[in-house]
Parts: sequence; C-alpha cells; structure tokens
Amino acid sequence: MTAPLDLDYLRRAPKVLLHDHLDGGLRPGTVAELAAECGYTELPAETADELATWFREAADSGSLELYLETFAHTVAVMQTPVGLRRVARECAEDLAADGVVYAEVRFAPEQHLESGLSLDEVVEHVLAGFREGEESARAQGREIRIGCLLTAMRHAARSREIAELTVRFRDRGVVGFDIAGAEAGYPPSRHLDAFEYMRTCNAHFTIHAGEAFGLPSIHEAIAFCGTDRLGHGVRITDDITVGPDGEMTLGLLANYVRDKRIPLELCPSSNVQTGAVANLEEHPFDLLARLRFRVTVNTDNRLMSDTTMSREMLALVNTFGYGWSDLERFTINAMKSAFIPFDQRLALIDEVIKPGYAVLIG
Ligand SMILES: O=c1[nH]cnc2c1ncn2[C@@H]1O[C@H](CO)[C@@H](O)[C@H]1O
Ligand SMILES: [Zn+2]
Repeated sequence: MTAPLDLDYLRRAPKVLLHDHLDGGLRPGTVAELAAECGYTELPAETADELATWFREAADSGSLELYLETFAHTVAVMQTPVGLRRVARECAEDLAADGVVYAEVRFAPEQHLESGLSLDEVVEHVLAGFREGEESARAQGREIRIGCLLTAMRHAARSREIAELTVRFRDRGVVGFDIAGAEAGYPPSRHLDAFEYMRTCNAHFTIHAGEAFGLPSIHEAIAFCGTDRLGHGVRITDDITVGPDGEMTLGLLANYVRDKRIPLELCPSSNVQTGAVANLEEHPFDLLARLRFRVTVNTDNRLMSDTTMSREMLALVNTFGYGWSDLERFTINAMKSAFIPFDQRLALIDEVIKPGYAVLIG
C-alpha cells in the first residue's frame, strides 16, 4: 500500500540536501544561548519563539540584500570554537532527525575570524561538530553523512584563499567550494582565479547564480567559470518561452544547462522570501521538472525560512501534486549531483534511497 504523503511519512523518506547554509540553520534557542554566552547584545529578540518569528519575518523582505542582513546575528554567535562546533553538531542532528541521509552544508570561513581564529581552525571546529552530530544521530538510529562546502563571499576578495582552503581540507570532510552573497554588481567572473585553481586541482564547486540576477550571471558561472552546479539558477526560465498553446522553446543557454545535466539547487521557500519568485504557485520548479532539467529540492536557510527538507517537499507536493516517485526522482537527481565520489553516490542510491522509497511507494 502506498504511504500517505504527509509530513510524518515525508520525514521517514530518505532525503538528500545539496544547498543548506550552516549560518542559516541555527536553532532559535541556540542563537539566544550562544549570544548570552559570548556577550553578544545586539539580538533583535530574546526568547527562542520571538527569535524564530523575527528571523522569518525579517527574511520575508522580498529583497536578497535585506534577507542577507539577518545573517549578522547568526554569524555573530559563531565566532568561538564552542559556538562553531555546537552549531555544526546540531545541524547534523536536525537534518538526521528530518530523515536527510546525505547533506552538503556550506558556510563562509572568512566570516568567522572575529575572535582571532585562523581560517584552518574555523574549518576544523565545524568539521569536528559535524562528526559529533553524525555520531549522536547514529546513536539515535539515524544514519547521515555531511559533506562541507566552503563559501567565499562574492563582495569580498578572498575567494582564491578559500578555494585553497577547500583543497587543503579535501580529505577531511570538505567536498567543494561556492560563492554567495549579494549577486547584483558582483559577477562570478570576479572570482575567476579561484575557479581556475579549483579546476586545476580537479576539485568541485557550485556558484550561487540566477537568483536575484538573471541570465548573464548564469552564463558567466557556466561558460567562464565552469561551475559543476548552479545555486538556485531559477532565472534560467528567462531563457524559456512558453507559447500561447503551451509549447515551450528553450534558448541556447537553457538547452546547454539541460543537455549537460547541470544540477539546479532549487530552494522554493527562500526564492519566495527574497522575491526571486512571487509565490510558490509561480515557482518554476514544476516547469523545470517537466522539462526534465536536473532539479533538486533544497532548504537554503532553515532558520530564515522556518523550514526543513520534509516541509519543502510537502510544499511542492501541495502546490504541484507530486507523488512519491517524483520525490524519489528529485532525491536521486540530488544524490547523482553530490560532490562525493561516484561509487559512494551510487551506493547511497542503491542501498538507501531506492529501498527507502520502495517501502513508501508500496
Ligand atoms: O540565498 C542566498 N543567496 C546568496 N547568499 C546567501 C544566500 N543564503 C545565504 N547566503 C550568504 O551565504 C553566507 C555563507 O553561508 C551567509 O552568511 C549569507 O550571507
Ligand atoms: Zn544559498
């Protein structure tokens, strides 16, 4: 018998998450406790409940720039070994409790140097936290693997250094590189040397592109920088025309993205909050899925969007009428697109994802 498609069963489904920010996924209570511990007095609210509401409402700004301002408060409480480790441990525990079996979680080490830690130390503490979280999840009967992505901020000038940091930690749990931050005015080609370095080292990277800004950003990320995946990439729809009879025509760039199976890390709730799309009904997720782009479902920032992987999937089910087989396809898309070695991706698909959905499909 097919399992009902509700939140309870969605939590049991094996899920894969490729786009999740460590500093966008803190528990509200942890923000409050760490602020008290480290003497940060600028929090906009006091209790966990008030903070949860504040983050969600402040992030609901309709502008990527205003949305990003909320990160000042989470980054502020992630400056110490204790803070970094705790946030990473809880991230792994929360994702595992939600049924995520593989996740790539990203953060920008350069934003965590305020109390004198080095870039290497910051990464070491976060990786130690992930390992602790994986172990405590295992003790609860939940198996999760977390790969870490290191992000460089696109308005800053440390991308080459962060790319080198990524490669230095490639055998210790860091699986890739990314650039994030405000998109307009900071094209990916500003960081070309970082991407060239990554390619020289046979190392993987993704680029936030086509979220707040349109096709030129996606084109640069692919044609100049050689990105493996697109962070968001929703604006690829600017290169797709839908005729009056529903007939769809893809432009050169949209065709290239689809032909090359370039994964789209789509983040439905986040896209509505930043104004990249007006509402979920108008989100191009379904259009792209029907056109057989390699679409994946992601959370982006669980705190700011008050969401989880299961809830993002439920929102898509409710909006577009997806069934378990669709969700399995999106999950396999994500697993195929992960930055860990091919044999390990395949093992997770064959041994965890397919058997997990087989039970739900019935
Ligand atoms: O959706 C997004 N678009 C662009 N940048 C983002 C998004 N979400 C978070 N960050 C930025 O990435 C940094 C490292 O994790 C965060 O501090 C935030 O500034
Ligand atoms: Zn993001």
